[in-house]
Amino acid sequence: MPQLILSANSGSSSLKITVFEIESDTSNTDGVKAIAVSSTSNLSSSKPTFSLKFFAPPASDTSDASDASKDKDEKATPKDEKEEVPDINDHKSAFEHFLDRLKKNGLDVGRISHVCHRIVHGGRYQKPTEISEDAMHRIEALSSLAPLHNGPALSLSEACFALLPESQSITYFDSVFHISIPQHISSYAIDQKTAYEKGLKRYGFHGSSYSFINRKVAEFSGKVWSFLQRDDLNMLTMEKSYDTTMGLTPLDGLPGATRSGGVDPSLIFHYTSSAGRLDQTATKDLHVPEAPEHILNSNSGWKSITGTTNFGTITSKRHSSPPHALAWNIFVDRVIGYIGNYYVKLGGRPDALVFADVIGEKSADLRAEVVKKVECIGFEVDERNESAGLGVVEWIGKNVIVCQTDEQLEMAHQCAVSLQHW
Ligand SMILES: Nc1ncnc2c1ncn2[C@@H]1O[C@H](COP(=O)(O)OP(=O)(O)O)[C@@H](O)[C@H]1O
Ligand SMILES: CC(=O)OP(=O)(O)O
Ligand SMILES: [Mg+2]
Repeated sequence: MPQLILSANSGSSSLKITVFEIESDTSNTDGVKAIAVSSTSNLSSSKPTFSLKFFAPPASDTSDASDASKDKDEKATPKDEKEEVPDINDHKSAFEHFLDRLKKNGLDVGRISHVCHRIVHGGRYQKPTEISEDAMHRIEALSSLAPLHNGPALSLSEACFALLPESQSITYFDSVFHISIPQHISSYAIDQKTAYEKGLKRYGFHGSSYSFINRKVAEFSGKVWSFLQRDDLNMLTMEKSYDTTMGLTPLDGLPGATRSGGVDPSLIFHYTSSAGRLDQTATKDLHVPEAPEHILNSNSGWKSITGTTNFGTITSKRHSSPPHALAWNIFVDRVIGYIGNYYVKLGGRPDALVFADVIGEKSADLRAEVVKKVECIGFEVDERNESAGLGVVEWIGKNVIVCQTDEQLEMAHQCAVSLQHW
């Protein structure tokens, strides 16, 4: 029976996991085939929703004792699920729930040979690595640079050691994709000795997503693509990352559900009335730098302006509610600002503007508004293409593409390609 690869994507508000079978059919360029996909969304709210969908019955010889009394037919036909699960309160409990549901549906988790973990911040790591105790400590030390991501992802690795002891855990760092960014773009204009010693530079994230988009758009068109967008923006030249909107941490760049996006760095000292007069004692009392970092990461963004973290709600209420209109307009303004910036850096010759990830894929309204505002530099959406059924990569107008990105698939693909290495 083929081995299974589990790919876990710990996002800031979600946990997405796909189960892949290693593919023997060499015409499949991914090298793996999805057999089940699960998503736990709204993890930052009190009502996480869990879903599980099987693409193929999990051929299995499970001997899970707790399932022994179950009706054979019930095990043989896995049921798709979608439900609110109040017991899930973090990424780790979402993972445990997922494994439990896999077993209940008759999948033999002993077949899982590799688990791919998306780790957002890899610091100085230059390639994927097997999770050892040493690696866990190094990744843990980077947690303050990706407070919504690294810690939750590590809790999954720990759960794997306990619950899937026969499997090998491998980390895929978001930041690795961006090591090609030229030094003058990844550097901040600060003392360079301190910058080097403390690793203070722009890292960039969502690397597996960009890697997938890059691969699929090239497969689709046979061309090298050079202009990308998702819930952060990235610019590619010659298939490599050249610039990106996130920085030392994922806070920089576009605003998000609870994140402010880029602000004047001095804003943190002026956010509270007393913070503008900081001296040593006031700094201690305010727990600087933790307090502002928490405010900007967890209590800002759309949630702070509108009360919702859902961009779909902002979209639908933007014509009737001033706060929603403000959140929408800020977002559109920052997006087109980055597009203009990258357009110039590409010498006015981008191959395409690619919309991807949840907002880029699902929000036709956002695509229409953004593209209308950048029509002056040669982009256009064709309404007829917008209403057509979307494949993984589709043209939706002049120089505009939508790509259904899949970070889990990209990690599993890279794992399958280098299996002999692991
Ligand atoms: N129909 C939709 N239209 C626009 N945005 C959406 C829609 N559905 C979900 N979203 C946005 O996608 C975000 C979730 O993105 P996702 O990649 O699943 O999670 P994470 O925040 O963990 O990266 C939510 O914050 C929500 O604002
Ligand atoms: C880096 C980052 O913000 O990731 P996500 O959008 O998945 O939370
Ligand atoms: Mg995400």
